[in-house]
Amino acid sequence: MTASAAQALPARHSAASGRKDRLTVIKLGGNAMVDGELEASFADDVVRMHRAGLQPVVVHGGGPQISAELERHGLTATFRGGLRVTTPRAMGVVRMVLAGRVQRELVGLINRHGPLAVGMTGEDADTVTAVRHLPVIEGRPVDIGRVGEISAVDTTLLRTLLADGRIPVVSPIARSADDDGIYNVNADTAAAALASALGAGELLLLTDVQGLYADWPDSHEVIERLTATELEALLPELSHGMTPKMAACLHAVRHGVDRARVLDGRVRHAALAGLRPDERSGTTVVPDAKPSPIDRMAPHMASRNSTCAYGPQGSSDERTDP
Ligand SMILES: Nc1ncnc2c1ncn2[C@@H]1O[C@H](COP(=O)(O)OP(=O)(O)O)[C@@H](O)[C@H]1O
Ligand SMILES: CC(=O)N[C@@H](CCC(=O)OP(=O)(O)O)C(=O)O
Repeated sequence: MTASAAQALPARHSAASGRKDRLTVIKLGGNAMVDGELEASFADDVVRMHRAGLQPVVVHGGGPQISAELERHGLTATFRGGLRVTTPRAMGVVRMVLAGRVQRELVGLINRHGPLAVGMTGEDADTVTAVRHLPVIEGRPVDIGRVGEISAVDTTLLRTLLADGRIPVVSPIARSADDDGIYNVNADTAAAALASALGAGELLLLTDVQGLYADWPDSHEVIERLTATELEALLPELSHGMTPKMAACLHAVRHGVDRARVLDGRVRHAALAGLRPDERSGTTVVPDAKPSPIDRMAPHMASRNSTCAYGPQGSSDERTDP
């Protein structure tokens, strides 16, 4: 990390600015955790944000790592609408990999810089509660096992940790409101839910592509910027991991987050660079423009936001790994 990258943090992210501007939720996807050096540079970025007066909250994924571990257990990884079909047995593997391995690695990397990171899952202090998620695929609700739809977020523990100068590192597992069990939650979905519940200014999603490609997989032309309404129109056409990821961006900007960005986590220090308002890499999602005074005088002419029910969006794609 260069000193100039740290200095490049925008002025509105100074410690003196309002709390919303300081709170940043950063999600590191499992696909972006391809080598130790990249993970270390991510940890370095998070610590630099913290030292610059921001309040970073890290949410991590681990999809490929879970799939590899399932395979070692002789289990096949299957996805519907970008979400893992999670049997009760697979749920044990999911929790072990996310909370026992991936989260521990990130906490260790951040804490090389000092006693900052505290690992937790959504189960802790009932931070994330979910009910069974039944995605609608080809017009019908489908049972994909222990996959949760977030029904409540309690930010008390997160705020306590932030007030104590810590960096929470959250695994996307929720307490179940239906029974005594737990639910697997897509990490992008969890990050967006935490960002909106905390009233974060920014949501950064680090993945293994340069952003949302307009014509994937045929072209790598990145869509630079989308309003909430533009993204909503695109969502039904998306597939695989991009469905929950872009649905998460939409939820965030429709629920108070100023900006949600999908960035290439394979690039070193992508998180820090992603905070710069003039940074043009990746895909940036912004809320719809507020109606102008003229629109307010003629409401029938104003463009309207449709309501956004939260939760990972089901789509008709199906994928089996490897
Ligand atoms: N329109 C698209 N633009 C970019 N990537 C896409 C698109 N549609 C599907 N993908 C796939 O989504 C993947 C990212 O989602 P995912 O695998 O869940 O990543 P992560 O682990 O970072 O959450 C990409 O690697 C790519 O294969
Ligand atoms: C329900 C569901 O699909 N959960 C995800 C949780 C991890 C995740 O989201 O990891 P990435 O961000 O690396 O994809 C899974 O089991 O893979």
